[in-house]
Amino acid sequence: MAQKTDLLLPVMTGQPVIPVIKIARLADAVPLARALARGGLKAIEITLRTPVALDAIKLVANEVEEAVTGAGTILNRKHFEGAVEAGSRFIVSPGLTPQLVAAADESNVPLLPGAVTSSEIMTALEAGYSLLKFFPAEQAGGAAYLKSLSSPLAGVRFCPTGGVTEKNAPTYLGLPNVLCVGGSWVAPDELVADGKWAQIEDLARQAATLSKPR
Ligand SMILES: O=C(O)C(=O)C[C@H](O)[C@H](O)COP(=O)(O)O
Repeated sequence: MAQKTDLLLPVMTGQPVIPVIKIARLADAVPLARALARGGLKAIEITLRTPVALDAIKLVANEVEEAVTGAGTILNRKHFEGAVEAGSRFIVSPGLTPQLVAAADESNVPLLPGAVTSSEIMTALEAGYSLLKFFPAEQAGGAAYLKSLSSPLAGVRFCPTGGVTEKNAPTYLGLPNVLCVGGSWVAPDELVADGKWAQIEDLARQAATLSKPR
């Protein structure tokens, strides 16, 4: 079995930034997803880092037609299956384990797993995974590190996430081995807590205009 790249590639190439969001209050999920989609960021990653995350995925998947709802912070089979059951259309993990590979093999929902070192990336390639999250991007070595992987590990394409901001995103997007970036800057906790949906829509719109030089 291999990565379902035909389902994952459109998510990674459809927009330059995938918002990584954390829902503390269930009632925020739908207006937040709508604001991001209005700004042009339809694919979103809802992290499983809060008690309401699975309910938030379910709500957004059911109620926000224009959104492509993904799940993040998927660490094991139980998370994977719960996120799929809730309606996730893609699954993101900070790493890759045999248990996750097995869960993904049994599912029609694509997995974007994380890798940092050459050995982790080669292990992912052996499992059939060439679209990877690079996490935590800034802390692990940033764009310079990622660029240096592009020759020996040609053929792998990344979504750097972790410490990526509106400022450094263009540098990542300029690399030959980067398709998109992930980041929480488009949905800051304070703006979500205050229900500032128009401001979030503006942040999304700015992020959506960042482009990969082609
Ligand atoms: O929970 C996960 O699986 C994650 O993906 C962690 C995220 O990468 C960061 O929360 C986003 O990083 P920042 O943009 O630096 O806030």
